[in-house]
Amino acid sequence: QGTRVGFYSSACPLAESIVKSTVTTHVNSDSTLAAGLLRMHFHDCFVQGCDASVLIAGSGTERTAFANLGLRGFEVIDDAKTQLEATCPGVVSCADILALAARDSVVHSGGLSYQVPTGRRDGRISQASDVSNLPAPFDSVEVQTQKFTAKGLNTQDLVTLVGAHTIGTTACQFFSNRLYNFTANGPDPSIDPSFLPQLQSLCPQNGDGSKRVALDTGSQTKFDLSYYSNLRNSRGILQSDQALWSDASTKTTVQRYLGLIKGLLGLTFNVEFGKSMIKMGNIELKTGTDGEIRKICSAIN
Ligand code: HEM
Ligand SMILES: [Ca+2]
Ligand SMILES: [Ca+2]
Repeated sequence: QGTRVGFYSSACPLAESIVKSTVTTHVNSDSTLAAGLLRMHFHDCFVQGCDASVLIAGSGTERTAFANLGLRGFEVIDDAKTQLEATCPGVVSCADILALAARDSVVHSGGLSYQVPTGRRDGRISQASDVSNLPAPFDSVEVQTQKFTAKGLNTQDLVTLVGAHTIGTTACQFFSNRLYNFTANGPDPSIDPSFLPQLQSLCPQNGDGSKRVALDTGSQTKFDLSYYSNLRNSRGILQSDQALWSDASTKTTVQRYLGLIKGLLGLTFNVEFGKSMIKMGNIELKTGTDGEIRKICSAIN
C-alpha cells in the first residue's frame, strides 16, 4: 500500500483546496512562511519518514532539537487541520497537510506545480535525538550525498532539492564563520571578494547570530534559477551550498540547470524540483493501517 494522487477525492474532496487556501491566506500576510513550510516538510521526511513527527510539541521532541529551532509555519498546519477536522473529521493526516502545504508554497513563490501523492499516516514517535541525520551547513558534499543516499535520494536529487534555498533566509550563525577567520589568512576564499563586505555588514563579527540573511541574494521570494547563478558567481551563503559548485560530482547538475550544458543533457530546474519533491515525499512512509490520523497536529492521539 502506497500513496496515490487524489487519495482524498471521495473521503474529503475539499482537502487539497482547504490546504491551498490556508497557505495562501497565511503567506499573503507573511510571505516568509512559504520558505518555512517547504523546509519543514524536508525536516519531517528525513526523520522517521514523512509522518508529521516534526510537528509534535513537548519536551524531548524533534521540535526541540537544535536543527529545528528555526522552523516556521506550525500555525499554518494547525489552522488547515482545524478546518479539515470541521469538514471531514479524522480523515486527512498531518503528514499529508504538510506535503501539500510545501507544494503550495513552491507554487505561491512562482515555482511549477506538481501532483502530490497522498495517503500518508501520522507517526507516533518524535525524539530530538533522531534529528542528527539531517544535513548540516558545514557538511562536505560527500557527507551531504551520504545523508541523501541513506534516504534513497541520488546526487541529482540533492542538488535539486537544495535548490529550495532559492527562497528563504538563514541565521548569521550558520555561515558567519566563513566571513572572518575561516582560514589562517582570513575569510573563505570561495566567497567572491566583492561580495564579502556586503555579507560582513549583514553579519558583523561577534554580532547577533540570529539575524537573518537571504539564502539567494536578490531573489529570496522567487522560485527561480538565481540561487544556482549565485553559486556559479561565488555568492552562495552556506558553505554546504557553495560546495555544490566546487565539487565535480554536483557541479554538472548546477551547470545543466543554468543552461551551461545544453542539448540532451539540459535540465529544467522547475520540472526536476517537482519530481525530486515527490521522491522525498515518499521517504519511509506509513500507509494503510500503520500510524494514525492525528486529531491535532501537535500531539499524538
Ligand atoms: C545539504 C542539505 C541542506 C542543508 C545543509 C541545509 C541547511 C539549511 C540551513 C542552515 C538553513 C537556515 C536555517 C535557519 O537559519 O534557521 C536552511 C534554510 C532553508 N532550507 Fe535548507 N538545507 C539543506 C537542504 C534543504 C532542502 C532539501 C530543502 C527543501 C526541499 C531546504 C529548504 C530550506 C528553506 C526553504 C530554507 C529557508 C527557511 C526559512 O526561511 O525559514 N533545505 N537550510
Ligand atoms: Ca518525520
Ligand atoms: Ca530565488
